[in-house]
Amino acid sequence: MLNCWEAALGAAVSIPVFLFVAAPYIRRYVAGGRCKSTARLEGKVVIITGANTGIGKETARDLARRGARIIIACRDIAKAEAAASEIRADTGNQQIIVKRLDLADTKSIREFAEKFLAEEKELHILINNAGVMLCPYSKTADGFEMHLGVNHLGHFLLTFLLLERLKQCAPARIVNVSSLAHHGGRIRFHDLQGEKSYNRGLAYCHSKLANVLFTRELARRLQGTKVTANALHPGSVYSELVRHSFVMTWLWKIFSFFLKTPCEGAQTSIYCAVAEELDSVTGQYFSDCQPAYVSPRGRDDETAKKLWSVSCELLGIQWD
Ligand SMILES: NC(=O)C1=CN([C@@H]2O[C@H](COP(=O)(O)OP(=O)(O)OC[C@H]3O[C@@H](n4cnc5c(N)ncnc54)[C@H](OP(=O)(O)O)[C@@H]3O)[C@@H](O)[C@H]2O)C=CC1
Ligand SMILES: CC1=C(/C=C/C(C)=C/C=C/C(C)=C/C=O)C(C)(C)CCC1
Repeated sequence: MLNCWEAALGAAVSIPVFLFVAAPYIRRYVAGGRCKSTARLEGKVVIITGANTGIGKETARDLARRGARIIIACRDIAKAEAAASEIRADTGNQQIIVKRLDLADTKSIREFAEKFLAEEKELHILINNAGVMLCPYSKTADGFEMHLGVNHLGHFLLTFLLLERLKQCAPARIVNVSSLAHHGGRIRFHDLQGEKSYNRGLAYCHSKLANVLFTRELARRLQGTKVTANALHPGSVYSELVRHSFVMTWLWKIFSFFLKTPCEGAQTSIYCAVAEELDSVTGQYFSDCQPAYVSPRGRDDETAKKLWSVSCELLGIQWD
């Protein structure tokens, strides 16, 4: 019979040995799917929102390696310039351009689009990547609840302003970075700005459901234009997304081994942006570079249509 000390000693030796042996397998599992496409993007123009850090930056780095002209659309020019310099040095691609875009301010979105359309002739890929999560209750410059305003309405307006150029340059792609968190979301039309009740985790989920519904309705409206729109979940990624939560920041640090790196997290965005087999695939939702399950609420066409018209009303635009 083993006594307590022998059992404890056995565990103290065998657990680290097991972890050491299993570590590469755990990492390979956590890393998830890789984009295997070798597509080149010379002559293609790409906009990536929130590309100064995290998943967006790694998406920009990969597409830069493929030869694309990349517009890094960010709210903080200093951070964006630092990321652009790093990507230029790393890839040798000098066509990495920084432009200011604050998705929490429709004036900034309109200024960005106006400048972009005046300065650039083409646009082939729009990656709506920027996002916020777990923000304490706050509002954008236009009075929208922050998650809804940045994650959904900001990208909705940006896409509206750039769509004509995408159509002119077709085949073109719109890639919306959503999340598995959309499963927990619902579109609370009676309280879209969270003024009656607010939970910051749920507010994120609602905005990510809005991303899925927007993609679905956009794809339906773009049938026959050779502009596709797909949404995706990047995986659970070790990035700055958790910055607004002290607890999540520490959990993310402690369990970082079990989270994707930003480069691993960028794979599905890259896949949706370049994979040849997706040339005519639209309105779909991907995770780990393959089609993934969408929640029933994310497949509700009536809600998608209503969200579309309410978003137009809130933004004061007419998008038929
Ligand atoms: N990390 C994860 O586990 C998951 C991430 N996602 C999604 O992936 C996307 C990228 O997130 P991730 O890289 O992880 O997070 P990061 O926080 O690392 O990056 C988010 C980016 O969005 C930018 N951003 C935030 N607010 C605004 C704004 N008002 N205007 C312009 N840009 C803004 C940030 O800019 P700045 O640096 O200036 O703040 C930053 O560049 C998000 O849409 C997120 O919801 C989905 C599922 C899981
Ligand atoms: C359960 C659990 C974890 C996993 C959290 C996950 C998987 C979060 C996913 C967040 C998403 C999808 C955010 C963006 O949209 C940790 C922190 C690793 C360790 C502690 C226990």
